[in-house]
Amino acid sequence: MDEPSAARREPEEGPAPVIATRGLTKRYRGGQLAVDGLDLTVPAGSVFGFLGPNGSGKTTTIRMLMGLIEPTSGTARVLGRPMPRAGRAVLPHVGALIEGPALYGFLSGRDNLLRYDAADPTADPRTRRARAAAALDRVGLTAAAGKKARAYSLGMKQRLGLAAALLRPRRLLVLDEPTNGLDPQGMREIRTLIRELASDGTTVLLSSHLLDEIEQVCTHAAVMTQGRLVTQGAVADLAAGARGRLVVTTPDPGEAARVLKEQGVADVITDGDRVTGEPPERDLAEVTAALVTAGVRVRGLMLERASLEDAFVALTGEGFDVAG
Ligand SMILES: Nc1ncnc2c1ncn2[C@@H]1O[C@H](COP(=O)(O)OP(=O)(O)OP(=O)(O)O)[C@@H](O)[C@H]1O
Repeated sequence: MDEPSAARREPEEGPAPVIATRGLTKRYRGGQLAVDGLDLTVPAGSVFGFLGPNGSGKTTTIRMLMGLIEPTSGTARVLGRPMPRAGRAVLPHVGALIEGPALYGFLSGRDNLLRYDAADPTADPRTRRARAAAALDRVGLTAAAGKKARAYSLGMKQRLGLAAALLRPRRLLVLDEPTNGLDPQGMREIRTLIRELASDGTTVLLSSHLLDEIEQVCTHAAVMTQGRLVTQGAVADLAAGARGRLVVTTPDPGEAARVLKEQGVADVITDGDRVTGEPPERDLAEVTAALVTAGVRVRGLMLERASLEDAFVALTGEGFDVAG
């Protein structure tokens, strides 16, 4: 394994990362270790999926990155500057949508945006309406701009939250579970929007517990479990790095599992008449022969293609809650 060194930058790494944390750790007052020694690197221009089951520490990490809470130890740099210390300089370049947008239901979408804009001391009031109109247009809410926010669907509310994050040009967008609670159509709309934003060169950090979401929109990903980073890198490499599963279908699963283990198959899991495991180094013909010699009745033996999900489950040792 290549140990990344702080002192040495590989030539292929390109421009400085937009987010870089070293040993970032958060222990809450109650003693809960929510984030444990995180070394996260988000390359410039990436759509970076921050993936992990509920409670794995994603929101806590994002809150530290945004300077909303202090780390217990370690460092976080955003746009090359230390957080939370450089918050005043950094945050104007960062649009964030964390835990759903805070909206006034009795105000129209447009008026909500005007309020957001007015809360930004650096925003010129003379161009406020134009900024709000442009942001509404960006997220496809122009037609609904005069409608009260409480009449918006959840997807429209999320889009309005994104519009608020887009009131000024941003170098980084941080979106915490932006599709949470949305129906498939709403999810598609948000994903399309994220792709559009990224195509302009904005770096996007997108937290999600949905694997297919990451696979669909992200160029890079990091996987968290129980406060620790399991892996990070280009999505294509993560999926390619995972090996498929060997799947044996048999009416004799117990005996098959035993033989597979003997044959050097790791992580053998029995589920009904399906016995799966990591494909061994040796020729599958030998594995098949061993099964047959042991009297295992084999209905099928195949290699299933690895999905990103396989990679992540293999890495985290746990399944993903995909209930949305
Ligand atoms: N304010 C807090 N005080 C104490 N513990 C907390 C606090 N916020 C979060 N935690 C705990 O820290 C751990 C990580 O939570 P966090 O919200 O960062 O995870 P997450 O990956 O974002 O999950 P989710 O998607 O459910 O928000 C959890 O065990 C959670 O219960």
